[in-house]
Amino acid sequence: MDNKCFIENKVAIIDNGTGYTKMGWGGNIEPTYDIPTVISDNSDKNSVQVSKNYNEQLDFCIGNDALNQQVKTYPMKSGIVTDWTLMEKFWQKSIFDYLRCDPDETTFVLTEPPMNPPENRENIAEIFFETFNAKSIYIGVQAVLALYSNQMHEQNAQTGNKLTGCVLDSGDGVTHIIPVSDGYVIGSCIKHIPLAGRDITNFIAQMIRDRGEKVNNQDINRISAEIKEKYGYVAPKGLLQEFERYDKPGQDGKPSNKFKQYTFESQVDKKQYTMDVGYERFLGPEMFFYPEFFDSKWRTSIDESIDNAIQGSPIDTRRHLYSNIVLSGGSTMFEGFTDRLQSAIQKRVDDRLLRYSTALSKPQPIVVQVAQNPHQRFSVWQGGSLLSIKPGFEKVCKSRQEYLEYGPSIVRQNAVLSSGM
Ligand SMILES: Nc1ncnc2c1ncn2[C@@H]1O[C@H](COP(=O)(O)OP(=O)(O)OP(=O)(O)O)[C@@H](O)[C@H]1O
Repeated sequence: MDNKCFIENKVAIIDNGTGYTKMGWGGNIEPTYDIPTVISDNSDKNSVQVSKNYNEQLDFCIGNDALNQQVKTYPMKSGIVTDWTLMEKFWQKSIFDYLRCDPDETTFVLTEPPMNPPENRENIAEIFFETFNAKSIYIGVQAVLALYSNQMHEQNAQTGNKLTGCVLDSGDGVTHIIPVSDGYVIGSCIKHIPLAGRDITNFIAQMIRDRGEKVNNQDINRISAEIKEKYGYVAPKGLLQEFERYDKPGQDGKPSNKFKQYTFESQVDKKQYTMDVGYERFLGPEMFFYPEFFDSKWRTSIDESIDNAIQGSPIDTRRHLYSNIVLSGGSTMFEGFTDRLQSAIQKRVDDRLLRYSTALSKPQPIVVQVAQNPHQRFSVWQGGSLLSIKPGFEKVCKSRQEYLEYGPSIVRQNAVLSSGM
């Protein structure tokens, strides 16, 4: 492959998540690649070979190729990089094998979780400027990028909330609630919830095992994730009513149509198997609202955590935060999730206002609005993509020259996105 294959002078957006890495080019609406953030590395652990010779056989692979290997490592945990050597190799493959770009000519938008230690940001700068010789980089806070993408989304553009909103970001390995006011993360009010997509997948896998389905160990995680994504939903009215809907036969006397039949091919013997899918359809996602299913020590539901985060924020931001609750990440995509969340938070807010009401004064109602974005699985990535095509974007990036002049500390301070940008 020669250098003609390189796309020059473009902005590459790389959103590394605990479970999946989304990457592609600025200006696009969705990432070109969405691959597992996993690496199988049989090479010398300490050597990162940066080479423009794309035919060179490197002794490691990433993404779906790595998933099929026996030895594999996830270099991120709960949204944070835990193994920088492997992460560097993961980026190497991402840049040269997937994006196929020349880093000297490319600006990279990378993402970070809220309250990422500044040392981690410096590590990113060091790797991108020293190992890859990148032209320039911008490291965006995931929640702010999600809010930015939502703001730009036509349907929500009229809200007037600009870069103020409360982001619920739930992916594969971590769930965060992040209030943001005018582009600034209100750090003291961030809530971390120890429950995300991978836990729901594991819960479904356990239910499948407990009822004695014959599923091979090699298949169980894949099919549990597929069942979750395909059939999972949040019960509109809560658990008891939902159990009844399964247990009552239909009007024609046939068993409830809530049960589904799921067919999959085993990776072990390549044969097709079929099994019933039932209560796990809603019991998995319900863990957000009844977290004690998952961990008896964790009893704060997601609506209560969001309410607490907003109540802890400065008083003059609260109405705006309630009116712009933004969902981001794959685990917010369950059918019925938005409506259930909105009504649960609205009820908490209304009950509180009622308690403060007296015969003489009634507080003004507070409107809770949970915004929906058809691209919410990719909203962080999309925020980076939209930002990269805005006039003035270069001004918030850090260039290689600046890095060489001042060192890694240039990325300690993150340029705050103003709502006008
Ligand atoms: N339609 C869907 N319904 C429910 N869950 C889904 C759906 N599509 C994807 N998921 C789940 O979303 C998770 C991946 O989401 P995402 O890519 O946002 O996570 P991530 O960025 O890798 O993780 P994190 O944000 O925790 O670092 C997986 O657990 C996946 O099974």
